[in-house]
Amino acid sequence: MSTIPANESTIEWKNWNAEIPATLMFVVQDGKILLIEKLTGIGQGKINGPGGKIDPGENALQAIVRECQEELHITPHSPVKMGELHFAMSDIPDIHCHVFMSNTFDGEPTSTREANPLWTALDAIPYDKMWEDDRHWLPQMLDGQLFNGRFEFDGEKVVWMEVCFGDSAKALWIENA
Ligand SMILES: COc1nc(N)nc2c1ncn2[C@H]1C[C@H](O)[C@@H](COP(=O)(O)OP(=O)(O)OP(=O)(O)O)O1
Repeated sequence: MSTIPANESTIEWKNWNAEIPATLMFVVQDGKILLIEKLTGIGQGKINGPGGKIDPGENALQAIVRECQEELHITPHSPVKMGELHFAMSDIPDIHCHVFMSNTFDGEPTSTREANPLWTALDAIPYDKMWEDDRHWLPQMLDGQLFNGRFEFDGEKVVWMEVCFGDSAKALWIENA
């Protein structure tokens, strides 16, 4: 488990519930990861994986497939859930995010109103242009580790975090979609 900083979180995590259920997808193929430049929504202007909010009546898997189709015109094959992220935010509603990986997909990654695709070498992921939490779980996820992360943000800065990896992380997931 990794935590920063040494101080306690101001969040009462036991009773914490996010307002926004969301998803992220990381497609990895031939030593590259398919990222996006996000053009709309939460995190506009940042580099991230494709993804977005879960619509009413959808589960996380259905949502991530739909978001990849909408944002990049691709359909990932057999997405595998790798982690859950819990974001307590200071200035926007709190977010609970399901993170998936896939190695194959149908379609050609295409720029849309919502995103520009960015095939990126695995050793050149631009963490400085991504949400600050990503550097604390994405490298381990790319090594095949399941994870569960809780992050408290002040604006765009992480002020507290706790990230677990492996089977003990999966036991903390709220949903096993
Ligand atoms: C706070 O830290 C975050 N880190 C990371 N890595 N990703 C995040 C963070 N906060 C939000 N996200 C991701 C989760 C989702 O994929 C998107 C947010 O969803 P978005 O606002 O893009 O939702 P859409 O349904 O696509 O957009 P509309 O509601 O505008 O249709 O960001």
